[in-house]
Amino acid sequence: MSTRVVVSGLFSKSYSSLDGSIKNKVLDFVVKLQERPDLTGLDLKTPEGVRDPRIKTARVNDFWRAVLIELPRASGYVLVAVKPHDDAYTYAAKLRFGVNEVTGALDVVDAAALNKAITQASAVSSTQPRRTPVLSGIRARDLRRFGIDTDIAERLVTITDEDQLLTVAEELPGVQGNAVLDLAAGRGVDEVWADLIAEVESNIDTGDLLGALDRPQSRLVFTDGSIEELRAALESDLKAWRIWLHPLQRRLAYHNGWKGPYRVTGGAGTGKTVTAIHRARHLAQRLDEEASDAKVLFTTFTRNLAQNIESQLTELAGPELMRRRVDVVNIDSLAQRVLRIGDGARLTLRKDDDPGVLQAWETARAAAAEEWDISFLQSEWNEVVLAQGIEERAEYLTVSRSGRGRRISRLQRADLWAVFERFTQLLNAQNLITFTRAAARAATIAAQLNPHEAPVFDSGIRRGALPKYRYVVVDEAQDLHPAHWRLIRALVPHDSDDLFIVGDAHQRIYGKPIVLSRYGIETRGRSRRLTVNYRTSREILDWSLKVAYGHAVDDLEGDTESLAGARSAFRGPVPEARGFDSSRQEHSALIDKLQSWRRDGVTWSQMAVVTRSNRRVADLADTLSTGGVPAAEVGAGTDENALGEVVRVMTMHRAKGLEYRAVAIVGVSQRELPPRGVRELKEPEREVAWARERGLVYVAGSRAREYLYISWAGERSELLAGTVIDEGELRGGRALP
Ligand SMILES: Nc1ncnc2c1ncn2[C@@H]1O[C@H](COP(=O)(O)OP(=O)(O)OP(=O)(O)O)[C@@H](O)[C@H]1O
Repeated sequence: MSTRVVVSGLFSKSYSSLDGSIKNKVLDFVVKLQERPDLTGLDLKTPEGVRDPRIKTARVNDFWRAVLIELPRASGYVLVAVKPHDDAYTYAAKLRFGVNEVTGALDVVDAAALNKAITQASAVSSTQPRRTPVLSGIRARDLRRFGIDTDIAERLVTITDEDQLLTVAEELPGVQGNAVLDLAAGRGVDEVWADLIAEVESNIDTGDLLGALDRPQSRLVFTDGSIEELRAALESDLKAWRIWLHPLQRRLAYHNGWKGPYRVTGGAGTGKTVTAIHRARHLAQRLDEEASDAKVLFTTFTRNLAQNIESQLTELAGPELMRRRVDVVNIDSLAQRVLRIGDGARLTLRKDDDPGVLQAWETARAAAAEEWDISFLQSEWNEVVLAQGIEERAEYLTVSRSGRGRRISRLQRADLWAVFERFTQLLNAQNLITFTRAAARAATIAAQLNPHEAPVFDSGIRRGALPKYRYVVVDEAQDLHPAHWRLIRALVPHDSDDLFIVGDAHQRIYGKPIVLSRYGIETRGRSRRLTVNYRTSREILDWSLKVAYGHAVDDLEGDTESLAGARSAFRGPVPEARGFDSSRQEHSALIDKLQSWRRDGVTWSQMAVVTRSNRRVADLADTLSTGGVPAAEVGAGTDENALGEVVRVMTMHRAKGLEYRAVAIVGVSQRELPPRGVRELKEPEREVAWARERGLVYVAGSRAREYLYISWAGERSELLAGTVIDEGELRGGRALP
């Protein structure tokens, strides 16, 4: 039988700094260890001076040695580090491990690094006698609940410098470090405990290493006899999201048996998509185990994002499971598929602001008794007729229009219905359909052709031709229209774990606030919020939060939600904002900025230039290329993986869900953001449209991992208020006065 090889969370620290050829050697080493640990070539030995004889080092090659912990009866090893020969011995001598008596986790600690961090933090704090500790209000005994040693806990609560506290948190084992970060972000002890630990067994056996390994708090990954998972993990440079989920992410992704739909919210970069991807794999595996004939549907808003998710999910789940069990498709393409099956028609989808669509409204309203505004007609059509799936005049005459602001009489309704009918006929005659109408029609078809009932022929359409979905996972839920929700609801039967929905209303850039329960999706009592931002530095997070600051949004269930408690685990440069007199100056400074990022080691493909207007994108890409910066436009169907080493130029809408090391947002001027059409809107449309514009800036800024640059020509946009002190300077990282 092969030996179990387990990788400790500490391992990524030494592994990520190795170069490629050594990484290959590490993989060979792990294979040998797993297959034949008795092989003398491995030179497994217990170095002198270690705290526990189970701490070993082994030979990777002449120069590199691995540091390991031996599991009971030599049944396996925990891989902790790979270091140059002498360093490996020094490191092994300082290593500590054990089963935490409070959390039950197998904690592995680099005691030298931890001591150094805590000594330095205490020293810095002693020079700041007047400063309040970062964890003010938290007692040492609160920290004990997370398994933190008493002496460390007592020192942690006195640290006054946030950076120092975060450095210590990085050296603490998984759950302990996460708890300190969450508490430092101002979250309550009970709330953090519920996220990270939730329940502990009453009698933890601290001698049972193997039992501890199985607890998610241990932050370990193991191969369990198969080298494949570990190989994949090592080959993808230990992409953390694949392996070390936050305990709350893990619990959500791998839970079995919710009585209905589950909803996960959280600010930008908190790992909602990652959690959804793990969830989809888990559900797909479950279908396989049950030998079911159904599939998992993973849907999201944009096509680019669906492509992106598909490749990540394939990376995690493997191509076979994907092929058998998962469909990843953006919601409008899904609607189109259903429409084809149902109506057999091949209609071309058009946006609401398409000239052909606007012309159809113009013609349709000309014959009306009253003079209706096109923006009113569109919103009435989208938010009442299509949202509620109204197909008949009689239904429209009596339907509730709550939340629409303006009252209209029965006579006016009749007049409006005639306009809607003419509008639809005009589009039909040209084989056109709006996106929302396509979704509404698809929802009706899906409800009629229930894919979960036995196949029958019904007016020429084969019931059962629709794909059969047992589970649906939805990303970017905040942007879906009620018609999309009705479509989703119709495609998946009411059952346990039927829907897993993730979204962030602050990032709403298409839809309007909705209440899911109105569409048969009841998530009350079944929802959680993620707060740890894994993508962006604290400086960029602060900036993004200020854009969204004070703008409470809905939580998809009619309650409000804020971004309070959001925190990031790492620091970076402060975002930069600069105003110019002309676009020419703005562009030339942009080229300088991109080149300076390049000199800092950011590759072209790790940079994105984002702007509000679609028309600007192609010009910008040209300007950059002419200025010596290779750049390409990212459009609706662009496969980013095929673009190669070029800067990505795209609209803010397109940037949704993506991420880059460095992001430049350009054209953030009063003239361009919000665009004139939005500035000229009247209430109630105006408020919703402005919220979307704010959402766009929040989305754009929160795409950046390390570097963020914002620029404009002329007056800067009002949407930057609160993020900029004066032109040229940003107040990253500090609270507003
Ligand atoms: N547990 C984790 N450990 C390390 N990295 C993680 C973890 N979870 C997520 N990440 C990383 O954080 C980044 C953001 O994750 P993800 O895209 O899932 O966030 P999101 O909440 O969907 O963001 P947004 O709403 O802004 O699109 C990604 O690079 C992801 O790989």
